[in-house]
Amino acid sequence: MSSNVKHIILVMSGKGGVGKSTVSTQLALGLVAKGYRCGILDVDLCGPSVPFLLKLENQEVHQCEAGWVPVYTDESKSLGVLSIGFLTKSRNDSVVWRGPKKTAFIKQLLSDVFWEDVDYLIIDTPPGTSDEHITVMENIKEAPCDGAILVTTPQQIALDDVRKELSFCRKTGIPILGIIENMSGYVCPNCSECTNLFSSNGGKSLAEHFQVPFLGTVPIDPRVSSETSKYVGLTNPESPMAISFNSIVDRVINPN
Ligand SMILES: Nc1ncnc2c1ncn2[C@@H]1O[C@H](COP(=O)(O)OP(=O)(O)OP(=O)(O)O)[C@@H](O)[C@H]1O
Ligand code: SF4
Repeated sequence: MSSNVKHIILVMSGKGGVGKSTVSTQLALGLVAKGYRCGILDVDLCGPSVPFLLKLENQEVHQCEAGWVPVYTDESKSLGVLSIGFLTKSRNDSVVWRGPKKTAFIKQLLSDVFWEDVDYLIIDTPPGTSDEHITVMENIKEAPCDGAILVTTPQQIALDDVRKELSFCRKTGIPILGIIENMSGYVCPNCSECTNLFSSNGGKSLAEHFQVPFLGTVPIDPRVSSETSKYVGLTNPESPMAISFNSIVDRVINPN
């Protein structure tokens, strides 16, 4: 890992589709909005969605003497992204690799990217707990890893899967920065009333039970899909989603 990275945060989820990549990108954009320089390393080899979410599809990764150069979202280089999505032909191309090839590639992603003075590097990991996670954990031991954020949704099955993530983090010695409950209630686009579609407070109860921080809830907001390339806190500052993310970003910057 490049010595220019000050903080590393892993974003994990027990199952796919709960919004892990959305949280990773919004977190990075939120940190950038507060003046930090960030990077996102998308190691979700089978479903790299960060280039799509940041509208960076079809960009190419270049190499310099120091390693792979991330794709930057703007000229000021405040947010750099490295994802296998830049190396496959299309978003729908699947990576069919055996374990050793995946492990070698992840090691390369962790060691060969030239990050330029990054305050926060967000690592978007695959869903579940897999060999890829073990490879990441083993290869950031010497790096300044703050810990993992676990993303879940309110449904019982997603909450059950988060228990496995918690136990995985504890076994591998990764500190848990906290739990985020995404898609927690639906915000009506007309009157902004938030309706809980599933059970509520599951993420918070889980955090209390395991004595880890609860970072907050994020509601379902239909506008997020079309606006994810921008920080919701800047596009709709009054929206419930923006309010949620602003306080989550603050808790990540000031964990105590
Ligand atoms: N709070 C939200 N409100 C509305 N849509 C959301 C929200 N969070 C995520 N989504 C949408 O849900 C879909 C899945 O989100 P995302 O890709 O972030 O999940 P993921 O957990 O990273 O999935 P995978 O691990 O399978 O890649 C996306 O279309 C995203 O725009
Ligand atoms: S939440 Fe309010 S605006 Fe939205 S559908 Fe219900 S009553 Fe109508």
